[in-house]
Amino acid sequence: MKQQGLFEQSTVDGESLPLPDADVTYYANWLSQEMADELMQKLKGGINWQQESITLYGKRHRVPRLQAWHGDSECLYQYSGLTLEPKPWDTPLTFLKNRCESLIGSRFNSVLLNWYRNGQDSMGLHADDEPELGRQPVIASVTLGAERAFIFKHRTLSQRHTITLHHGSLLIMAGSTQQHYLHGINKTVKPVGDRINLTFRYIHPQD
Ligand SMILES: O=C(O)CCC(=O)C(=O)O
Ligand SMILES: [Fe+2]
Repeated sequence: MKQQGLFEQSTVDGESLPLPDADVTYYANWLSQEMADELMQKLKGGINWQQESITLYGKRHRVPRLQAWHGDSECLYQYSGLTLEPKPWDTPLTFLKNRCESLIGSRFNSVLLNWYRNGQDSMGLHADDEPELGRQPVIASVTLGAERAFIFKHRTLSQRHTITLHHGSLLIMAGSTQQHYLHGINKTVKPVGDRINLTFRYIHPQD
C-alpha cells in the first residue's frame, strides 16, 4: 500500500450529519477509487473470514454476514455470548488504522470487519456501547464495495436518518452518538454486490 496516502489528507473535507444529540462526520471520498479497489481485493483474499453463531433468547443463530476481529493481543471482543480473540494487525489494516488516526487524532487498538456478501446480509440495529469502549467512544467506520443504506435511529425521539455509504468512505461516530442512537444495515431485495466494512475501535483494558 502506498504510504504517501497517509499524508494526502489535508484536502479531505468531512461533512457533519444533521443529527441532534450526536457527533457524526462523513468523509465521502476518503480513499481514492484505486486505493479502495485495492484494499477490497486484499481484504477479501487475505482475511480469515468466519460466519459466527450467536445465542439469542436461548436459540442459536448464524450471523448474517462474515466477520473478523483484529487488534492488539489484549483486545477481546465480547457480544451475545461470543468472545472473539484478536488476530494480529496486517498491512492493509495497519495502513487504514494509521490513516484514521492521523486524520482525527484518536488512537485505535482493534478493528471489527464485516463482509456483507449480498442484500441478504445485514446488521440489526444496535449501539456500540459496550463498557470496554468507554463512555463516549470514537468509532471510525470504513466502507468498501457496494453501497448500502446505513440507518441511524434515535433511542427516544422519532428521529431517523439514512445515509448511503460510498466505496472508500469514512464515517466517524463520536461524542454521545452511541448513547442516543442505534445504527444498522437492513437487508435489501435490490441486487447488490459485496460490501466490506471496518470499524476501528479503542478497547479500554478491563480490571
Ligand atoms: O457495516 C456497517 O456499516 C456497520 C458496522 C457496525 O455497525 C459495527 O460493526 O458495529
Ligand atoms: Fe456498530
